[in-house]
Amino acid sequence: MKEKVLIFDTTLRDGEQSPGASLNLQEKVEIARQLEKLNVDIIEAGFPASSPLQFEAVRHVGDESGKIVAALCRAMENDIKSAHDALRNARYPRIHTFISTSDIHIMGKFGHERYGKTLAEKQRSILKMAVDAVRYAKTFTDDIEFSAEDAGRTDPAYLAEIIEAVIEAGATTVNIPDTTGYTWPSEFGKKIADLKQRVTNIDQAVISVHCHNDLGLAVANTLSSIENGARQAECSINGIGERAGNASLEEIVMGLKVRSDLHDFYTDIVTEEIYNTSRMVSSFTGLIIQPNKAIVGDNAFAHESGIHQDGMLKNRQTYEVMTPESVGVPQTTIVLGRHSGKHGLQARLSSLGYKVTGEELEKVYERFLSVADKKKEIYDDDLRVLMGDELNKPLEPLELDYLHVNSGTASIPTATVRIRAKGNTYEESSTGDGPVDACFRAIERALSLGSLLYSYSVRSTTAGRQALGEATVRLKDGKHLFTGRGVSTDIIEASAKAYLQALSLRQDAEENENNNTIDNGI
Ligand SMILES: CC(=O)SCCNC(=O)CCNC(=O)[C@H](O)C(C)(C)COP(=O)(O)OP(=O)(O)OC[C@H]1O[C@@H](n2cnc3c(N)ncnc32)[C@H](O)[C@@H]1OP(=O)(O)O
Ligand SMILES: CC(C)C(=O)C(=O)O
Repeated sequence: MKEKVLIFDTTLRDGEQSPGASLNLQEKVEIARQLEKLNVDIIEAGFPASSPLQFEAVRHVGDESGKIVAALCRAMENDIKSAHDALRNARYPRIHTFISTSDIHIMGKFGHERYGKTLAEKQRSILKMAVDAVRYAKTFTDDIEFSAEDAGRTDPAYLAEIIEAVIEAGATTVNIPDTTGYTWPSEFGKKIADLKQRVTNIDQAVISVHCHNDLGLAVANTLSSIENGARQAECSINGIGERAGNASLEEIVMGLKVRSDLHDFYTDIVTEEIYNTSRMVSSFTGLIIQPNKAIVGDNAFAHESGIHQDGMLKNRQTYEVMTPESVGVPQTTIVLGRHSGKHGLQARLSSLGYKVTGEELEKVYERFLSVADKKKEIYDDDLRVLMGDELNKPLEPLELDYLHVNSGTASIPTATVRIRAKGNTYEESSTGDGPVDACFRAIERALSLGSLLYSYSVRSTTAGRQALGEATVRLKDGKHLFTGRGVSTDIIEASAKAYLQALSLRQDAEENENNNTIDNGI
C-alpha cells in the first residue's frame, strides 16, 4: 500500500531566516497563496513572538489559508500564547514548540544555574519545559508539533525519553531536526529507526524531520529518514533557510516522484506549480537561484553539448530523468509586449500565481507598459520582478527624478542625481569607484546620509540584450534590514531605484512602527 509523506513547508519561517532574505507582509501572503496551489500540507508561517510584523504575517496567512498553518514558538508560555493569538482564526492551527536536546546545546545555551548545574540536571529541566510547553499548547489546539532542536547530535536515549514524554503530554507530530546539518544519510536514517524501536508510544504521533544543508546532505538525509519511518518532511522552496539552508522541497518531492520504482511513498504536491513557486520566492526574497540548481535552476533542463543535443533530439529520455513540463517550466505561447492589453497581462499573471484585479491591475499594467516601451518582449521573469516591485512599495517613496552618469575606461565615474521626497527636490553629484558607487554616493549626499549599505547585487532577469536588470540593495540599520529592489533595462538606474526604495522603507519604518520590513534578528 502506498504511504503519504506530508510536506511541511517552512519557506516563510526558516526560509526567511536566510541571511539577507526579508519578506514584507503582502509578499508572505502571496507566497502562502502559491504554496496552497502547490498543495503543501502544512505552511509554517512564522514565529509570532519574534516581532509584531511576524505576528501579523502569521495572522494573515492563518486567517486566509485552507491549509494547516503552523506557528513556531519556544518552550515558554509567552511565545506559545503569542502563537495561539496569531492563529486564533486559522481553520487548522498548529502550534509548533521546540527546545534544544543535544548536550552541546543544553550546556551552551542553557548555562544559567536555574536550569541546574550538571548536564543531567539540565536535561531534567529541559524535559520538564518541553512537557509543560506541550501541555500548555494543548489547551489551545489539538494539533501540536514538538521539535527537539539539534536532535541530529542528541544522545539517542535522551532523545527517545523526551520524545516519549512529549507524546504522552499530547504532541501529535514529533520533529527530529538535524539542525546543524551534521549527520550522514545512513546515520540519520538509523536515528529514526532507533526512535521507532525505543519510543513505546511512537505510533500516536507523526515522525517529522527537518534537515539542514551544512554538508549538502539535507535532501539525502530526508529521503533516508523517510525510508526509515518519517512521514513528514520539513523543507523550503529553493532550499532557503539558516546558513546553507534547509532541504529543498522540489528536490525531495521530485526525488520521491521520479524514483517511485524504489519505494511506496507519495506526496500530494502539484509538481507543475514548482517552477512558479520557486521563481516567486526567489524574486521576493532576492535570493538568486544558482543556474545548476536541481529541478529549478536555469540550466536544469538546458543541454549545451552537441552529443547531448543530438541525444535529446532523438529521444528526450537520453538526458532527462523528468520533463520540464512536470515541474512547470513554462512553454510560452502568448508573447506579451507593448501591444498587450490588461486581459492578456492578467491571464499571464494568474498563470504565474498572482491574483491581480481592479485598481491593483491598473497599477501593474501602468508599470508593465513603461517596461514594454523599453523592451520588445516581456518574459515571465520580468513579470515576477514587476510584481515584487509592486508589493514592496514604500508609503512615502523617495523618487528618482533625474540621473546622469558619466563613466568609461579613461574617466573618473561621476553621477548626478535629483530626488523628489515629500514635495522637496534634492540634487547632488559625486564621483565613485564605479558608476554604481558614484550614484550611491550622490544619493547619500543629496539626502545627507552616511552609507548603510549592507549588500548589493544585480542580475539579469531574462536572457537577451534587452533583458531587465534587477538590482537588490540591502541596508542595515541596527538590528533591521531593509531591502529595496529596482528594475530597469539600465542597471545603473535599477541600482539607484533599489537604493532609494530601501531608504524609503527605512524612512517608513522610522515614522511608523507598523512598517514594511522584517527584523531578521541580526
Ligand atoms: C533552529 C531555529 O531555527 S530556532 C528559530 C530561530 N528563530 C528566531 O530566532 C526568530 C528570531 N528571533 C527573535 O526575534 C528573538 O531571538 C526572540 C524574540 C525569539 C528572543 O529574543 P530575546 O528575548 O532577546 O532572546 P535572545 O534571542 O537574545 O536569546 C534567546 C533566549 O531564549 C532562550 N531559548 C532559546 N531557545 C529556547 C527554547 N526553545 N525554549 C525556551 N527558551 C529558549 C535562550 O536560552 C535565551 O534565554 P536567556 O535570555 O535566558 O539566556
Ligand atoms: C525549530 C527547529 C524545527 C529548527 O528550525 C531547527 O532545528 O533547525
